[in-house]
Amino acid sequence: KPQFSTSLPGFSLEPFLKIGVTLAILQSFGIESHFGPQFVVSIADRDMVAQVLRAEGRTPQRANMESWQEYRDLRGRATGLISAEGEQWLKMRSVLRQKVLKPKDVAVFSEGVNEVITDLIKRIHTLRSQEEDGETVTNVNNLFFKYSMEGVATILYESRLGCLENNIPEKTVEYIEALELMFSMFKTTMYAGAIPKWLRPFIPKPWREFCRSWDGLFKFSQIHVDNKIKDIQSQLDQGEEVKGGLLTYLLLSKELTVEEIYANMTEMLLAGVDTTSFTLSWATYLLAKHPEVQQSVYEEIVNNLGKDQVPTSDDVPKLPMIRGLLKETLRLFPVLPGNGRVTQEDLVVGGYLIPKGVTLCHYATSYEEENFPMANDFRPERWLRKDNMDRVDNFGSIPFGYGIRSCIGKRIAELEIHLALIQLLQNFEIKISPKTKPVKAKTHGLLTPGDSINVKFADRK
Ligand code: HEM
Repeated sequence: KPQFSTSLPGFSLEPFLKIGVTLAILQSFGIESHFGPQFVVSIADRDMVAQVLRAEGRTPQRANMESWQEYRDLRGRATGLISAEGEQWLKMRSVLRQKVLKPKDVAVFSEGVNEVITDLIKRIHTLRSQEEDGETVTNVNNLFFKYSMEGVATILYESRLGCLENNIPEKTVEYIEALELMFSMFKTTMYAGAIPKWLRPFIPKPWREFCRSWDGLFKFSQIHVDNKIKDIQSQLDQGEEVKGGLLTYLLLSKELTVEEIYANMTEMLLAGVDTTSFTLSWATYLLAKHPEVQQSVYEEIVNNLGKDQVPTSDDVPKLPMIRGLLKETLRLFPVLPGNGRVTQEDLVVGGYLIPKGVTLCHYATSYEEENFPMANDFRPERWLRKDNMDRVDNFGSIPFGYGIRSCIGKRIAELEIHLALIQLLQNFEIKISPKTKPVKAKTHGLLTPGDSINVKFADRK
């Protein structure tokens, strides 16, 4: 019965480990475990991760999605990109990838995202004025949750929710509360699928909550999609030319059914809020803790963009430190610390026969000294080497996954995070405050800040 322990902050594999791990697999960083009834081999060695991902066919299959599928069958709902498999997934991926997968596709969202950032900055002014020192903002996690939700909704629904307003409209308050509840319930209920069906009559709560949170998520998206359908119809009725973004395109092109659009909007909203907000929270925390790094990122902004110029996506390539900052934040705190695959065939990896279920533990991989010297240190400049910056095939850190089934929202997330960080640094010096506590990461499916992050946003002189 081998023991396994890791010094990664807040990360422990022990609960997942089971007796029967073979020594050979353990020696090569692969670990056998069970997720409920499922048998899984975990791989963290960079070259083996690369081998698994490079062997993927045309429709890679994500592991542990049975409970998502079961909910959709129960309610007669369609699957979205995260939960779909096979040809159904390929069809939707081909439609959506044309609209959001390249930096130039998302460049059109810069203006909308910048409007949300203006509100974010106003909100920071309001929040810090409520503190004694006039500078500290407590629980930036909550602030960035609202920013991320507003940002992604602007892109997905082409409408504003008002999450960052001082007096949030009552209806939006209900939505935010419902969504916060749903996201928090979702985390605790994501293991619903790990509980065998025969146990549900005895432990009914996780499955019931799981369905309830999905009901809420679908309802929320449906309201916004239906509003857009009404808008488009009234424009058509008045003989106007209909122009719009992603949702308008999807509704007009009819490449996806309306049910598929509901499902994809629901799953993209789910995938696009916590991921972006945790990453921004960590980036802010790391900048406050490392003023020397912050100074060099700030100087790069001032020298290449100026103190006041509002950035667009075209400016980001001029600011390699901002890109390095995001990459380094995600290396240290990848929101999805692991990633499951059901491989199409049994694979021989590193000389061992690996059966179909595989978990790729990129959180562990990204702390390997061999891949990243002084791996525990926060060093955005390590990404400045030209060969490092754009190498998605550098399997040492793949926070967005790799290949045809990787994150479809990567460019959206980058846009929202890069533009927000640039403007935050143009406006504020982010500093530790007496209220800043040491914050470790914790995992419950996602890797999240284990405590509230409190930092000062001091005016730039
Ligand atoms: C920092 C932010 C984000 C991170 C770190 C992240 C990470 C990931 C990862 C690791 C995957 C799994 C990839 C794989 O299986 O190989 C994924 C999938 C996905 N992400 Fe993201 N994500 C982020 C933001 C977003 C945003 C903003 C959206 C939507 C607007 C989004 C939508 C999706 C979708 C739909 C999938 C499923 C893709 C498919 O199966 O074809 N993500 N993401």
